Amino acid sequence: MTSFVTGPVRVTVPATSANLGPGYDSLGLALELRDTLEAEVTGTGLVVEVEGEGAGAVSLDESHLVVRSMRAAFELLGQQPPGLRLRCRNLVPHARGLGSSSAAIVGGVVLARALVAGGELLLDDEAAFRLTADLEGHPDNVAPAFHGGFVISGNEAAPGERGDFWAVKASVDPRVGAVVFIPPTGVETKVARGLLPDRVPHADAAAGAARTALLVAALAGQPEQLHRATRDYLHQEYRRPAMPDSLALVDALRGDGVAAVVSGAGPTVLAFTDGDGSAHTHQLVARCPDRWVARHLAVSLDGARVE
Ligand SMILES: Nc1ncnc2c1ncn2[C@@H]1O[C@H](COP(=O)(O)OP(=O)(O)O)[C@@H](O)[C@H]1O
Ligand SMILES: N[C@@H](CCOP(=O)(O)O)C(=O)O
Repeated sequence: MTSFVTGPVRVTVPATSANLGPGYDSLGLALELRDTLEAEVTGTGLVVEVEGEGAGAVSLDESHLVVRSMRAAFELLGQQPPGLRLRCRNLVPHARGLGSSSAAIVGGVVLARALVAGGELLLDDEAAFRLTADLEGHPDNVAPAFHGGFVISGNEAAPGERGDFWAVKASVDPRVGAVVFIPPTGVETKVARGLLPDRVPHADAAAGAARTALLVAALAGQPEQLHRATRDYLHQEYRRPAMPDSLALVDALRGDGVAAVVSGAGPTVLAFTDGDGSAHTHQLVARCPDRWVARHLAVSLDGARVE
């Protein structure tokens, strides 16, 4: 019989940038910008409060993404609570390619587990991570949101078949950071995924494999290789029609030698910094288009944290 802990539990969960150029659906990096979720088991009903990003836009009922993720985790943990109060203070912008939906899913699953006495024994990290990836549908954002840092992820099954998702944390050079350029309007990830073809030329896949492998080495300790390593052949160009200004910024920055990519499914643009000093970061931030927001973010070595 499941028993719930008394009093509120708080979880923070980081933003993430997936793909990082060539690592479509397989590479992701946690960034130090966090949503804070607080929940408490109550006697009856559901109360959801949202502040910050998504306030006034997301639903406040059972269809809320954090609530749905908590429900899925409670199901695996063996029992739904009689009532629930949830408070979200969101800093991760929605539909911008910074992993807000993964933050909501990972935060919800980790929160539900922390609300159950002995939850980590009933749902271990492996099972909890798999649940988050199943809910999101692809593993590359939930993996760093869950584990922190730089994570390589994939699925045991052949493409198009259902299998277990896996994730392996890889090292990231402490000099590596990022400037993100966030546009004023978003593009839903499912729309950006709908622009991709079913098949790509074999030569593009081979070129992408070389860059992806190089990116793992570049992030681990050869940041001078980041520009070469972040060249993508699998998704960015296909998405240009939905985010022409983002691709124009990527082109301009890359033309000037900056390792710039579309963050996740876009439309945010991420430019890697490699410890060249704050002058370099200031110069990058100065490239921010009108009405966009530029932020310098450190890599978050921690994933979701129960606080
Ligand atoms: N913290 C949240 N709480 C509730 N719903 C959320 C939250 N974050 C994201 N969502 C839902 O997910 C959508 C954005 O997801 P998605 O299109 O995958 O973009 P992103 O790149 O930000 O993950 C939002 O429009 C909203 O419906
Ligand atoms: N690999 C996915 C990543 C989506 O990331 P998000 O932050 O935009 O949700 C894709 O490229 O579709």
